[in-house]
Amino acid sequence: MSRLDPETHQSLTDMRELMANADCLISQEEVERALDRMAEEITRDLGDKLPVFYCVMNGGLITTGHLLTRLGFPLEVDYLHATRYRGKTRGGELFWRVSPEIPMAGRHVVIVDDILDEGATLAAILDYCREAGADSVTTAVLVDKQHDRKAVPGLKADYCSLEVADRYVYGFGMDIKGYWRNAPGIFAPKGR
Ligand SMILES: O=P(O)(O)OC[C@H]1O[C@H](OP(=O)(O)OP(=O)(O)O)[C@H](O)[C@@H]1O
Ligand code: HPA
Repeated sequence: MSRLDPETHQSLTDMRELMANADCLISQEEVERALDRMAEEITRDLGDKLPVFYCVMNGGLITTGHLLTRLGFPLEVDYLHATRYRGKTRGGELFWRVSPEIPMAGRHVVIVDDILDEGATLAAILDYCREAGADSVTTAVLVDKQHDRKAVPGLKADYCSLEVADRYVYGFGMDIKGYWRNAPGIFAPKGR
């Protein structure tokens, strides 16, 4: 048996229990269908525009990967890392860890992320893209959390067909205390 310090071991037990008792809000099959729809819409709108897709790390990683393999047209891929939760369940100030490398000027830009919660992250990224001179900016987000605390009232992603209730969710790229981004669906801790 490997030697784990008690803190790590406790955390392993907690994380396993959390998953064993989670509520599944959206199944993997539903996520897959939503990604199929998103891919069809994006293909219709951007299939002949040589767009650049920017994955918002870390949460956008899984959605970006699953989405891109559904797109049968030429495109470029880059990433940026802007974070405001940093392992916590409440968002704070936005911290830009990594800026994108492929220039946005004159390009059709697609921002891909996992969740639109309060929207401060997406709003700041949209400002960045416009200032960078993108020809068009569209947003593809896996899931929109339902509440009235959006940073910009009425803020919506251009492509998004899943909604979740106002609970802290995880899976399919979204973390809980840094873990379970790998969960194959969208979950919430039981009763919370
Ligand atoms: O709509 P908002 O309230 O701004 O929250 C949404 C953002 O929060 C999460 O990122 P996080 O800051 O947790 O960074 P991470 O992706 O590296 O975990 C998520 O991936 C979104 O980018
Ligand atoms: O509910 C959430 N879960 C995971 N990451 C998040 N980032 C914003 N909201 C959430």
